[in-house]
Amino acid sequence: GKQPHSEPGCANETGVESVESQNETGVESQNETGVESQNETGVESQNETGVESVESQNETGVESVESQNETGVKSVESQNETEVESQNETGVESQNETGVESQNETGNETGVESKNKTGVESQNETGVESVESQNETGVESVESQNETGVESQNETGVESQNETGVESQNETGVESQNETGVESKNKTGVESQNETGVKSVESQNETEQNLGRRREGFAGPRGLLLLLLLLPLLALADRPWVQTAVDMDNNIDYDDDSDSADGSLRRDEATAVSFGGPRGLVVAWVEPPALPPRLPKPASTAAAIGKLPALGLPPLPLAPSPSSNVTSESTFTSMLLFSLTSIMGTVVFHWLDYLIFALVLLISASIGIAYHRQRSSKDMFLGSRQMTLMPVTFSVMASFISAISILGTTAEVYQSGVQYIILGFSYFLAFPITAEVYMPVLYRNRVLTAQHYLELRFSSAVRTAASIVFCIQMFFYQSVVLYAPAITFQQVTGLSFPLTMVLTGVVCTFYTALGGIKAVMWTDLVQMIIVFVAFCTLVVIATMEVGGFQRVFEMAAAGDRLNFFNFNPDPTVRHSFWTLLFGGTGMCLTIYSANQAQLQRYLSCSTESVARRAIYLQMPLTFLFLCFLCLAGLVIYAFYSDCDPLLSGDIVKRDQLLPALVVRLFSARPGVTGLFVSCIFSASLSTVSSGINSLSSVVLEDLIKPWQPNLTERAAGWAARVLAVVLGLSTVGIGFLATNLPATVLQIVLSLFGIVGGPLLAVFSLGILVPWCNRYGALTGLLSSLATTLGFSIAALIDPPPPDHRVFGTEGCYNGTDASNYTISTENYSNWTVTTASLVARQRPVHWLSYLYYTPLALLVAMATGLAVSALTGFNRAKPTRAAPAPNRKLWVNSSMVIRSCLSQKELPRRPIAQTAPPTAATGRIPTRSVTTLARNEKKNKQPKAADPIAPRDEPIGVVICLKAT
Ligand SMILES: O=C(O)CCCC[C@@H]1SC[C@@H]2NC(=O)N[C@@H]21
Repeated sequence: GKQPHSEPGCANETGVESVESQNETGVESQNETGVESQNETGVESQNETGVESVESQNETGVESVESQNETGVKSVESQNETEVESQNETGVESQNETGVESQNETGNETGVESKNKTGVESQNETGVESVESQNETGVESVESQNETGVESQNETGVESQNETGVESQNETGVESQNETGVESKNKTGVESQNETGVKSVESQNETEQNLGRRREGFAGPRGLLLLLLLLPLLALADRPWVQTAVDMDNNIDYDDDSDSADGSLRRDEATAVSFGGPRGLVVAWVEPPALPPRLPKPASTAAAIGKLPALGLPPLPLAPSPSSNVTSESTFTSMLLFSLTSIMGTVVFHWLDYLIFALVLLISASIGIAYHRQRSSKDMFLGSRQMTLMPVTFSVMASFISAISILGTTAEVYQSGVQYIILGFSYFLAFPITAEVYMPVLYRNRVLTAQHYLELRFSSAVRTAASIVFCIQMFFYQSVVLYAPAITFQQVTGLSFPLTMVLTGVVCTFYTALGGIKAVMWTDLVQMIIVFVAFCTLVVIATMEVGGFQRVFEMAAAGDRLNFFNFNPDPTVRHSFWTLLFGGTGMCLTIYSANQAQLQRYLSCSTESVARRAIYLQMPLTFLFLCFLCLAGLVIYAFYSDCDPLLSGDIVKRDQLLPALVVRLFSARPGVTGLFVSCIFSASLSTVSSGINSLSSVVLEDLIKPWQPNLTERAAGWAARVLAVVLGLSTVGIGFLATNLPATVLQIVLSLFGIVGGPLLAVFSLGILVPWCNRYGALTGLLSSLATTLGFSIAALIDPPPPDHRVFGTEGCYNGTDASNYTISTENYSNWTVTTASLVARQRPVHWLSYLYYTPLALLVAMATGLAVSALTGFNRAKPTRAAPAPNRKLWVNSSMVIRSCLSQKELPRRPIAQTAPPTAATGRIPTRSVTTLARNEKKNKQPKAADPIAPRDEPIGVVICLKAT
């Protein structure tokens, strides 16, 4: 290993860190006299001056924390200058940005306790305690306290050490606290606290701070914003993935004799490479503890979590050394594996896995080749409007189910329980609204892109503004979509992170550029079937491996993961029944009603009815898939309920939970991991290809063509291809920046849909639902809602809400080589949700608004500002025309339920739409011809030729939603 180590004798940047703790008498754990900790390697954590202790309070003092229970109450605490304080001369310190917490004197007795996002916590009656963790050698020592207060080092006696003599703090961080309170937390999140409740986090060395801050402080919308804000800088700055490669190379230095006598990987290195995730992938990589394979859980562990029998799982297979692979295979395979090994670092894939994976790649590429004859931009973007039900159905489904949903949803359920399934209920609101309200308006106006409608309805300025906003949204979305499978691949196959990103990007750029949307939709169909079948099969097998459905649900119940309904109406609760249902509906509408990638699919249908049926058909399938995702999350929990893999260092991001489980369960079974990787890869390919195609369509149709109206169809077809290549490869480039996003990919992306997609939905809604809104109102609505959602997310970035996940298990994590060395008691960790309401010292501020409510917020703001500005500028005086379609007046006239949209055929004249080119293409202006004039003119128009696939049938001008009461 060439990872940074702490040097002997110093505690500080190099990573050693020493926690300390003090008690009433002021002791603390490191001081001049000396605590010190060292392990075999002689490292020791403090120096004479006593260590070090970081601390992080701000001027006002402390910090505040909090915690919350199921009801959403959260207990905060906080101290001010007078109270604070956890540091004294010798000492330590406390909280950090991640929000931890600390209590002051007044809080002690009341028993506060602390939970943080990462979760673990422990406490004993007397209080001292210190967890501690691993050192360089990978040993880890937990420690624990008993009533009399064991513990970990200092004069007063605290101290903790393990067999190897390591002491309580090291890079991975520990923490400790006593009655008076210090406490500390590290990257892995362990923290401890005692009855009196004090706790304070303390911080680790630089790298830990980075990681912790990113993981906790920049979660969700904050992570996204961070990316947005840092983008220009990151583009210029040192790129972390370069460092990653270097780090990995260093660790996979097969020829380095220092690694092992035979040149093979050392055991801890192999573990880190295979399961530790992309080293250096996050800027703040901290050497993961090299845990030995887990042994069967001890009976006591099973008993602690509900008297369930121990599993007796096979030990974690280590990544084989290259040499062992080579000798065990045939010559050809050996050569192949050897070359793959040199690229990939470590091979845990069987040849069967490669075969399955190669087949998936081949299928996608050949569909692209089969459809290479697309000529015009309409072929490329709308499939000549000839698409049929099956490809459209699966493509609508596939376009926004990527590795993000698969990895993110499973991680979400593992962390916070199964309540996320309520999001599925929102499908039954959002999809009918899409099918009956939004889709028909766009379809009937035969627009080329979704934003084209905005020009027809409002103005070219609104179209351009919305197009730019859409491009920003999709660029960032695509980058995360590319990033998600890369972390999986790195974990499962050892395939290097940059290589995976490039491979995914290049493959889908290839077939998208070649075959346009037809290729994209047909590959979507194939890929979605692969995803569905592979994932569901995998979940069922994994469930059996873990002990069956009953066991999974029992474990989930014991771990408080069967929390279906949380009716807390507080809008700042991240996930509740209401945020998931109504916020989820808004979020789904941004995807399915106002996103070019989806609208393009509706527009490519041969008839409106095909589009509608496709939306309804994919609804139960998408819901079913969500159920499987949630079940997979519970299976992960059942497997890891006794030892959270992030806390143990097996993974570095929660998104790696599912891949880690697959490796644990199936790496010895040829074919299964191949199936899983193909599933993740297919899900990502289908989404990225849809994204690339929709981005090129918007750039070409909405941003280039208005300036180049004379572009021939053939030239436009080539431009579409070139754009697909350029945009596809740029997405790969931006994808590398996503490596800096530490929150779960799902929350980042759903936040993005709210922050950026919400305002887009709002402007479409103004056009379709608000007849009085004019172009000024629309532009104002778009920009003001965007400013609002951005403002909320920036505020949440600066002052993040507290974490709300459930307790993670640690009692099964052990250090050492035998199962008897379990030292953390489950009891200490099971009390996470107990909080005292009286300790809630802080009202939840409005900017902690659930990220799922960003879309409803955008709608509200856009409606209010859009209408106000429209009123000030004379409302919308334009009559409905082809170029300026009528909004749905009846929606407001008739307050009955919207059942379905229909054309108000009596009111509007009919004429062949295809023959009336949007005047805006030539003039850039909105025509204001009256309906009467158009009706007169239309009689002179010829009917379109039957052979022209693009030419529509006679259709009425404009669209009016017809409200029918049930
Ligand atoms: O997977 C992604 O790329 C992004 C997340 C998109 C979430 C939507 S919500 C409806 C549908 N169901 C899912 O499970 N994911 C998508």
